[in-house]
Parts: sequence; C-alpha cells; structure tokens
Amino acid sequence: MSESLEVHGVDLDDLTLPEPTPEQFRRSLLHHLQYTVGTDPEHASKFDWRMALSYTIRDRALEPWFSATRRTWNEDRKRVYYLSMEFLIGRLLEDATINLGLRDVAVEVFDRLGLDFADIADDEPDAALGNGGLGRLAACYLESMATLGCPAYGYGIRYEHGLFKQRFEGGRQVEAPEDWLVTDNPWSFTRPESAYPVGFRGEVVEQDGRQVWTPQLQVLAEAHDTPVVGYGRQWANTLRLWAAKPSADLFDLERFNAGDFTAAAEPEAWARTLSRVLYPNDTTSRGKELRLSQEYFLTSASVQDIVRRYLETHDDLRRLPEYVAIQMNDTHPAIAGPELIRLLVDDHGFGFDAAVDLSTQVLGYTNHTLLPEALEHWSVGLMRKVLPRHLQIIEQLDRRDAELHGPRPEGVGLILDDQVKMGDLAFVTSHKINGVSALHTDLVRRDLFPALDSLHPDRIVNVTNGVTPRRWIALANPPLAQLLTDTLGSGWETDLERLRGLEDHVDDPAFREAFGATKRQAKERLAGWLADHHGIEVPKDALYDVQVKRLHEYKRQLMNILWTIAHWQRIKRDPGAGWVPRVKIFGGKAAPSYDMAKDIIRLINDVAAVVNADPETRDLLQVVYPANYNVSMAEKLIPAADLSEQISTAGMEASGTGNMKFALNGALTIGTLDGANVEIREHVGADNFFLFGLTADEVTARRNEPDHARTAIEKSQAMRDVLQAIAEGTFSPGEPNRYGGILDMLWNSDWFLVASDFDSYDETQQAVDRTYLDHERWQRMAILNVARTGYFSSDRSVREYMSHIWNITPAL
Ligand SMILES: [N-]=[N+]=N[C@]1([C@H](N)O)O[C@H](CO)[C@@H](O)[C@H](O)[C@H]1O
Repeated sequence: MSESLEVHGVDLDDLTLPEPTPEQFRRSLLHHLQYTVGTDPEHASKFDWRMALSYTIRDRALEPWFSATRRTWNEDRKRVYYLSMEFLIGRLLEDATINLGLRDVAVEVFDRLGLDFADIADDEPDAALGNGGLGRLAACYLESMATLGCPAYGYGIRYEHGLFKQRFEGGRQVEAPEDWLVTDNPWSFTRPESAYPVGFRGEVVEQDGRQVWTPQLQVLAEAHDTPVVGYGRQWANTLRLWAAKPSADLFDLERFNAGDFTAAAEPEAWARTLSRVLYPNDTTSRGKELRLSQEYFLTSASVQDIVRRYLETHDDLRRLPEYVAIQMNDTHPAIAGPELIRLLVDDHGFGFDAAVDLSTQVLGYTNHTLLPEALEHWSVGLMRKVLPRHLQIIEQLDRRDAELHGPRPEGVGLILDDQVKMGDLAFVTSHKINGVSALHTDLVRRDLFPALDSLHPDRIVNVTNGVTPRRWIALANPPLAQLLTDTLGSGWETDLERLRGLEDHVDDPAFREAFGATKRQAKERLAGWLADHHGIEVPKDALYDVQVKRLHEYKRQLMNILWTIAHWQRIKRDPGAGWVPRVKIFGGKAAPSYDMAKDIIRLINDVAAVVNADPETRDLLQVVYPANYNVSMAEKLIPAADLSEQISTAGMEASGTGNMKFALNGALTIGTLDGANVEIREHVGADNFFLFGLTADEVTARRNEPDHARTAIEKSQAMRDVLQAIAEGTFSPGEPNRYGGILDMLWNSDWFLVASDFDSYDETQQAVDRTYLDHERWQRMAILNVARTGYFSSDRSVREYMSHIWNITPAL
C-alpha cells in the first residue's frame, strides 16, 4: 500500500494481515473455526472445516480487493461492466487459494491437522449460475480481468436455484432443483445499501413534452458482492449479483386483513421469482415473460448502479464513455441500450440523439451463436406490457435508424413481423460487436448481420474465446502444472505463450515419460473418483475418449454413440484384432423440454448397459456417463482425457471452450472445421489434430441435396449395421421402437448431417487407434498440443477486449 490512509482515525495500513506463514494460517483457521463457525476441532464436521478455511482464505482476498477498489477510485480509472445472465463459477475455495498463492501453506496446515485439503475443498457446492460455455466464459473472463488488473464489475443474478441437478432413472434424465444456497455462502457480502427499485408494466404519459413512465409493479434489486481475486494477489474485482426483494408496498395488507392471505402475498411471491431460478436452456430462447423480466431486472439494476457510481465522482454524463465500458454477454442484457437511453433522456434531460450516441459509445455486444432458435425476439405486445417506455424508445430508435440510413434492405429493422429483434437492437446500440471465433465472426458478418455490417463496416470484430489457465491447469491438473513449472519455471500461469518452450523438450524421452506420468496420474485420480462418487469402475490403462458438453443435436453426441456401437460390433466380429482398449466418457445435461436430446441421453445409457455387460468386449470397450456434469466434474475429467470429441456440424458451434481446455491438458482433438477448432488446428499443426467431416460451406451444400441422409446411410455398411441393431431393440430389449424417432430423423431429415459425416468420422477414429498404438508419436502430439495452445488463454482474449473494444489499459 503506497500512502497510508486514515479513516475514522484508523490507519488502514494497520488492518493488513501478517504474512501467511503456516503458523499464522493455522491460527487464523482455528480462530474462524471457533469464532466464525462456532465449533471446535474436536466436533468440527467437514462442512465446518470448509467454512473455517473459506473465511481464512477470504480474509486474504479482501486486501487486493480493497486496494484495487481504492486505486480505481483514486486514479479515476475507466471500468468495464460485464453484464451476463450467467456466471458458471463452479467452486471458489481452491481457485482463490491458488490465486492468493496459499495452496501449499493450506495443504501443509491441513496435513498437520491430519486432514486432507482436497477432501475439504470437495465439500463446496458448485455455484452453477449458468448453462454452459457462455456462462463459463464469463467466469473465466472475470478471473482474467482481475489477474490483468483491469478494473471491472461482473453483474449477474443471484439465482436461488442454479442449473438443475441431473440424475438418471432407467437411463433417462431426471431433473431436481439445485440448491447451492441451502448452506451459507462464505464468499458473498450482502450490500443492502446498494439496492435499486426496478419497475415493470404500468403506463407512459406525456407531461410537458416529456415521457413519464409509472410502473405498475416495482421490486428491489439487492446487491450481493463476491470478490474475484486475480492470480498473484495484486488485484481483485467484484462480481455483483442481484437478488430480487419485494419492495415494502408490494405486500397487500388490505387483502390480508380481508383474510385473502395468498392473494396478499402474491405480488411478493412474484417479486421473488425474478431471481428464483436460472432458465435451463443453452442456445435456445423460449420467449417467456418471466425471462424478459429477469433480463430487465439484471440490466436496470446494473445500469442504475453504473450511473450512480459514475456520478459520485463525475458531474458530466457526456464524458461517460471515457470512464465506462459495458459489455453485453449475448442479447440477454440487450435492453441495456434502451435502459441507458431512458435514464439519460428521462432522468438527466438528454436529447434522444445525444443519448443514443453516448450509449453506443459505452456499449459492446458479444454474439455467441447463429442458431435461429437462440436469437432472442420479443413480441411487441409483450414488450409493451412489461416495458412500455422501452418499447417507445425502441420504436424511436428504429425510426431514427431508418431516417439515418434511408430505405433499408428487406429484413433490416429493430421491429419486424411484430417482433422486437434483440440482436439488431444490440447491434445498433453498440460501437463494437464481436463473434467468439474467427470462423464464427465471419459467419456473423456474412449470414447474421450482412445488412448492418454494410451500414457499419467497422463495428464487427473478432475476439476468439479463451479459458483461464489457473483453474483449467493449475487447479484441475496439479501434476501437469508442476511439470510445467519444473520445465519452464513459474510465470507460465500468467504468460501462457511460454508453453511454447515445451517444444524444446519434445525429443527428450525423460520429459516425454514425465509428461506421460501426469496423464496417468490424472486417469488414476479420475478412476478413483468415478468409483467413489458414481460407483463406476473404469480400467486405468485405456484410451480415455471424452465428450462433455450440453446435450444438443448440433454437438452430435448421437454420432459419437452410433460410432461406439459400430466399434463394438467390429470388436465382436474380430475380438483378437489387437484393439486399443477404450473408455468412452460422456457428460452433459439436456434442457428439460428438449425431448430429442433426452432421447439421445437414454440411448447412450442403454448402449452402455449392453456394451459394459458384454463379456466378449467389456475389457476393450466401456461406456460411462456420470450424471450431473458440472464445472467441478470437468476439472476431474478433462485432465484425464486422451481424446477430446469436438465433432459439431461445421458452422454451428460458435467457438467451443472445452476444446481449448482439453488441448491445454494434453488431449488430442478429433474434430470438424468448426468454431475455435479451426484455430486450435492452425496453432497445433494439422499433423497434431484428427480432422474429419464436411466444412461449413459443404454442410450448406449437402443440406440442399435431396435425400442426403438416405444416400449417405445406404453408402455406409457400418452405419446401416448400427441402425439395424437399434431398430431390432438390441439396446431396448422388449421395446424395439424406443428409438423410432431418432431412426426416422436420421433416415429422413438429419439436419445435423450425422449420416453424411459418419464414415469420415469412422475412418478418423480408426486413425486415432493406430496412432495411439504408436506411444511415442502420441506423446509428441500431446506435448505439442500443450506447447502450442497458449494462445487460448482468456488473458489473451481479455487483452483484446481491452484494446479493441473497451479502450482500457490494465492497472498492473
Ligand atoms: N449461448 N451460447 N453459446 C455458446 C454456448 N453454448 O454457451 O457460447 C460459448 C461461449 O462463447 C461458445 O463457445 C459456444 O460455441 C456457444 O454455443
């Protein structure tokens, strides 16, 4: 701390904690066990120790948090505000411990107490406040912003229930409410002083030439802050999650006194639903009023908080873009444009044009998908009902845009066919729009916003996704992390391009052996965990072939399980052919209303039941599907993988981020030229990537060929044998038609081209087996994958956002 600061006569420097020596750490831990958790070592449960440890680590997070906040205020630094309906954080304890440089001390202290740090850390529930890649990306970006010293706030919703818990009954997915808040959350601080009214419905009347909106309903958004510590303990940012609270006047006392108790509580109950549960759809928008209300709840509370903070030290809102950047994580917070314009015009007297220009300079929009069903649009009627003032602003924006650009091409406009198009709204109210991989950004420009791109040719830029190496290597894969430090020295954690130094060691047999040992360790750890937590026994010396991600037809888990059946049939035909033992590992949830995805889950489990019980093949092929895939499970699965399945229909996976995590942990990718696979292959080299399948343009062409599915199936003996087996009920004894829907789809539509890519996928899988048998060659390829994927650090992505979109320089 540079100059000492006195507040209330307290020298804040006096508050700093002593260096965390093992002894000091032990004392602080036992202090919290006794005085914060309220128990003693003799009676403490795993939960008690975990809470005491969390408070001990949290203490250390507050220093970089306070100093970062003070520096940002004192130096009047520009801040970025990352608005996202999802933050798939996972667990925080071990991540914070590593970023504060306290893992070794903590492990040592728990050893001396006769306890196991990892076991205690495993007791923490995941904060599953997201569906998949989009939510996890937001979490990786927050951690990178803190590590880089980029002043930032993450704004999200404090869902009482995150993504549902998944279990299997008879192979079928069954959902149960997730309840991470059932026990105290040691990482969050309630900020009742930071609460904002958020209005809904009601009407807008013109008074003295001004539009005055009187909401019919109003809730309170209460802030809950979590420190996000950067690696190195130099900086920490804030994740502010809003909880919906009924404003006092919502309880209808009159009705209550009239004895109509439930009706009296109704408005209150409504208020709470705003932050009750996360919508479980990944890349699908359902257009529900509650979802729109949740999106506005998040956005309005956040934009009010941003303007309030700015006006605390600035009085000229025209300079807002110099101090504030707002990033919209997909269209979910796209109402931010109209909301900021509303505040500037209705509360701060700005003219409409000036307000629009100002907002556009402040806002950035990231598009994460091209899937039509994921592009949000709200009916004009619903928008008028829920947000009448914002609809006025959107209509005015649309008129203004038409005036500015003259007659617009067909299909361009914010409101079309009685629908408000949130993608177009986000585009016209942002100064930069980015896609999340090079291929995706090209498709965003060519297919999603061609007209707007030609009107605003400088707005669309690419920022390829990234992942944080702290969680996805240092935390998830300690043996590999240690080998990297032993080989490259420390520092790779914050400068991942240094992994390239491994290329100098690829020819060293001792290094290859050590590298191989880290993979074996990860496999043994996973096998132990699967046995203990899922009662699943897997061989340790097999090729671990892993596909973990949300269940969606474009991600083609179906093609993977169909190939697994073909492989099983091949082994049965010739068991002695020197097969590479394989463990096929699946993980992933389907949106509860996505029936086809749920059928695919059931098929995978049905195939597993038959294949795993087959005495002829079970030593050569196992299929496992541990239920409830989440961030913590990914941290155990990804380091153990030999083969990473990134097999989406080309042009449909905007980026993928699991693909990056697998490559950084030494898995080889079998994949299509889709999303970031393209760039991973460019970085690791075509020789170190198992490519197959149609390209994005070939996909478009193939879809236009009539009967493309039937043609492809008739050409593939292997696929026909697989479909035959399914149709005969091999995997659904007594119910041969169980998968009639899937078979019908494959023969007659197959929009995701499973049949067209099957043989290419099959040939490539056989090449994988041949390569795996050449142990040294596989090791070399695996080492080169780690060495050449430093580019996919989220630090690199965030630096690009800072320079190309947010115009912010790091404080560190
Ligand atoms: N929504 N959404 N989009 C996704 C993922 N499903 O969350 O965003 C992820 C993060 O950008 C992408 O990696 C992924 O390809 C894309 O489908």
